[in-house]
Amino acid sequence: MLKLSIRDQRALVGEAELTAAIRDGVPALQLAQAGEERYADSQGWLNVDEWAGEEILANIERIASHIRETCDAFVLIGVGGSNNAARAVIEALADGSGPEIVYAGNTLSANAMNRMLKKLEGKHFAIDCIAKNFETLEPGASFRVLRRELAARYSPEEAASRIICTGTYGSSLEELCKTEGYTFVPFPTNVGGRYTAMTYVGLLPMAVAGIDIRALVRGASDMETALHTGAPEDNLALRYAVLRNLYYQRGYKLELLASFEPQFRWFYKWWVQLFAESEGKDGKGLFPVTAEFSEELHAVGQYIQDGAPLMFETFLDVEARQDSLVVMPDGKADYFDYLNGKDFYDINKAAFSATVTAHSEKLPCLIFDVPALDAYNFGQLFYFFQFACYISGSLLGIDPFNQPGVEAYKGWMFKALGK
Ligand SMILES: O=P(O)(O)OC[C@H]1O[C@H](O)[C@H](O)[C@@H](O)[C@@H]1O
Repeated sequence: MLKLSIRDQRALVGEAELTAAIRDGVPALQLAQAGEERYADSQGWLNVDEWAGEEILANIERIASHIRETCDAFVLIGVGGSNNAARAVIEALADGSGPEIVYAGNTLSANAMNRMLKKLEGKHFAIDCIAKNFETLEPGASFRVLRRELAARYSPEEAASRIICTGTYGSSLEELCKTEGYTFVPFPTNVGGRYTAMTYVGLLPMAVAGIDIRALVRGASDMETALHTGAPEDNLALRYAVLRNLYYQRGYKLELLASFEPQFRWFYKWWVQLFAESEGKDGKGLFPVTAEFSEELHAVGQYIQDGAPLMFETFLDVEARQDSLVVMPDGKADYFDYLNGKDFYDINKAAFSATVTAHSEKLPCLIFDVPALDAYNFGQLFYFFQFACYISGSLLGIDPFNQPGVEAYKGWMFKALGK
């Protein structure tokens, strides 16, 4: 199970203050546990079973295994919440046994689009257009390009059989599926994009890539149970939500999520969207940023240690020794003999401990102990951060489920494009 510890040599928030703030946060926890009427159209993720029950998982596995048998490549068309969770897990864990996963619908760059199409040359492929409202420009434009690509290569029936759409019931996307004979699976109307990891949106592409989605869902369910039971003072999501709000009140305006495992690279994107869209509103909110250590210690490390005190840091520290590579001597005088016989696992851990010691002299450091980097723990992390984000947003006094600010640029863009 995920654990949380604090390293802060200046003890910015004392034990008594934290205990009192957690006590004050109990009503927010209880509201989140019960679910709130005012957010009824956004809480389909609270009970993992609602969109990841047996029937749905079996259907996902059936569709995925057909794609795995008939395709060399699979194109995930989606942006933001319609892409980030699946990509986070696929890029971290996929073993390459399934079709190559290609991403589209997340860019308007002609260069990136052409590179994407190039990856499909000479390959049999299928596409999944994932779009909640099917008005977003990037997935809509990519879907059209890829439909034409399929039509150029296959008979109309074969092309249609290679198209899946993940859309809401009653949407124009569902209508298109009915008319054209594409496979349709539901994008939950009661789950916002960034909360859809454990629904068709996240799970279908993961299953195509060979991820153990049952383990992922089990991890999420176990986390759901843990966060919905037990004493509030032991509730990890409440503790984390309270801490980040206390730091915010003390003037820290950024939360830096960091890890020494580059496998988290795409998970960062998911996490950034979750917190940025959920909390950045009404002139408030911590700005979520990320850093991939140890590499970025040699870049932003300087700023973290000595720059303006803008941020506190949250680490994801993976406990399990899942890989091993020992540094052996080669008889050359390179002055790295102090590494002889040492495993990269231990070298990486030494760098992590040293970093926390140095950074915690200047800023508060929160450390999540992640037992292992596998599907089960990704499930735990998804549910944990979603639930914590809900509580954190409530403590901040904003609606954690809408994103009205995103519309501002869209109005101007659609005007420019003559929509
Ligand atoms: O699935 P879609 O409706 O295309 O939405 C994809 C994404 O784009 C929007 O602009 C929203 O800001 C995101 O919350 C959403 O996840």
